[in-house]
Amino acid sequence: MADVEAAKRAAAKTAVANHYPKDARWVGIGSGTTIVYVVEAIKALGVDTSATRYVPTGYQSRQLIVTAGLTAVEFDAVPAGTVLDVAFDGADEVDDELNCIKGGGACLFQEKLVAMQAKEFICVADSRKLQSRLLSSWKYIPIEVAPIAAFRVLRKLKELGAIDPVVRQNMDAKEGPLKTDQGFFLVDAPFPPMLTKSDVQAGKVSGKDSVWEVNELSEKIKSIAGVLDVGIFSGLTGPQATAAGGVGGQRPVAAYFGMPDGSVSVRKASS
Ligand SMILES: O=C(CO)[C@H](O)[C@H](O)COP(=O)(O)O
Repeated sequence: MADVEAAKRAAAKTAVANHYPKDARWVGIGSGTTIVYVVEAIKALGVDTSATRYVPTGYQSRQLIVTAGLTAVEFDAVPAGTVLDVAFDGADEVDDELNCIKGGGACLFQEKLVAMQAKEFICVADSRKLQSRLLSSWKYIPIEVAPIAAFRVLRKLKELGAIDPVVRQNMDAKEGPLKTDQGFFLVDAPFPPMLTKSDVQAGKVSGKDSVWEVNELSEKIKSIAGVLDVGIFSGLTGPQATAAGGVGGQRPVAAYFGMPDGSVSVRKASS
C-alpha cells in the first residue's frame, strides 16, 4: 500500500511539473485519492496562486482545494466562455488509447463537465490502472442515473449485455442507495473487456456478443432515458475538440502512471 501511495505521488509530481502553467488562471481539480497528491504537488511548486481559481468536481474535491488554502470556484460560477487552462483527475482504468473509466469514487458527471471545459485534461494514476483494454482489471462501468429511472436503466443495460448491473449502495451506517453530488444514483454495470478503436480497425467485431467498442458502448448507454452520464471518458481530446470548433474533450491528452519501481510512465494520446 505504501508503494501504491508513493507511485501516485510520483505520478502527480511529474504531471504537475509538466502541465501546470506558470500563470495558471483556471485549474480543474478532480476527485479520488490520487488527486490529493496533485494538490500537494501544486502547493510544492511554491508559485503565487492568489489569482488562480480551482474548479472542483464535487464535494470532496472542493474540500481538498479549500483545505489546501486555494480558492475554489464551483463549475456553475465559472464565467461563461472561460476555458480552464488544465484539469487534473484520477481514473479507475485507462486503456492504450487513453480512454478512461471513472466514477469508482462516486463522481463522474461533474468530472466530465470539468474535463470537457479544459484545454488539457491530464490523468494521474498508479500502474494498476494501466490496461490495454478497459474492463480488464476494473470490472464495471459506473453510470449516474435518475433515481426514478433506476430499474428501467438496469433492464436496458442487461439488454445491452451487462452482467448483473446493480445500484451502488451506501457503505456506511446509512442504508440505501448511494447518492451522487447531484442527488442521483450510481449503477455499476459489469461488461466484458471493451474493444479499442484500433481493435475495430484491425477487423475485430464490435457490438455483437456483448463485446463493445468503447465509444459505441458509451453512446448506447448515454442514450438510455434516465442516464445523466456514463463513466466512460472517450472520444476527442481537448486540442482535438478545440480544432473541431468546440471547447475540450473528455479523453486525456496525457496520462501519468506511477510504477512499482518508482519511475513514472507517461502515455500521450496519439489520435
Ligand atoms: O473517478 C473517480 C471518482 O469517481 C476517481 O478519479 C477514480 O475513482 C480514481 O480514484 P483514485 O485516485 O482514488 O484511485
